[in-house]
Amino acid sequence: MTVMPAMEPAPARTALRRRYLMCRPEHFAVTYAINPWMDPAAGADAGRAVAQWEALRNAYLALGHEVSLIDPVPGLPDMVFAANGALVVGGRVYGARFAHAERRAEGPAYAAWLRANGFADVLEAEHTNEGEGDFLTLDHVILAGTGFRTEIAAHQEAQEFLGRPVVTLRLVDPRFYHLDTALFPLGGDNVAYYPGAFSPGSRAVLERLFPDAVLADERDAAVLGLNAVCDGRNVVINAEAEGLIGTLRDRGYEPVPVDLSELRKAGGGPKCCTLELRA
Ligand SMILES: CN(C)C(=N)NCCC[C@H](N)C(=O)O
Repeated sequence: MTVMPAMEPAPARTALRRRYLMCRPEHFAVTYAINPWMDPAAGADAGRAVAQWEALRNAYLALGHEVSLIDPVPGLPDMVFAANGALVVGGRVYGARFAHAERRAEGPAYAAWLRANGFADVLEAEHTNEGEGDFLTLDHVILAGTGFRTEIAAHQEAQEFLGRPVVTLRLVDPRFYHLDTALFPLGGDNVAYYPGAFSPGSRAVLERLFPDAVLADERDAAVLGLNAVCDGRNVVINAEAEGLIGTLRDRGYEPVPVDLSELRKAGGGPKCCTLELRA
């Protein structure tokens, strides 16, 4: 008779209350193409985008998180992607400087909101960076993407301003043009990621830093399943990422599936719509 080894039970996970900033997609549209997901000829439905976004906001509220809102600006259809607007760590704001002219006015709009809402220490970045789209904060380190949007010089600028170690990761697949399309933090000390989005050297760095990471496959990455938001226990994630949702459940997390298919037409998912305000 073969004796099967006992399965380790998944550890209990603890949720921490978060503060998020979001922007209702009232002016959402796909009128230009700055990433491979965007097709202006196919367009997008702003009404449907608003309904899906409302459901995302309600999911955060139901989980007990605080959600602040910034007014959308006409003519800035991508402003719904609040994560790109800044990086806020320890109450300090590293301001975004967008790579594409179409989005450039969003940086000052987010910086103005943050200043008006108690975040006095705002650095206007010298180097191109797209906020939390390319900077993901864990307890002891900030992971920073480069290759498509954010410059390595911005990684150094953010490290100096925030006083946290910043680890550069190189993205190599244009579908995953921001770090938060390919990786998300699972609480403060672990991550989930899609290895195929990274250069060989960056994959080796991730393996060394996170030997216990959750790995996603291309199917889950291709529905922006890695563009997820975890509060330590709950993971707000695109519903189509079925394989990853199952793995997260096996690892003791509580997936909260959402439908953001309309916003994906611009290349965004739950995380893109969510800027975390860390006091
Ligand atoms: C990771 N985050 C925040 C995002 N991926 N944001 C979506 C940005 C979409 C926009 N059309 C753009 O291409 O900039």
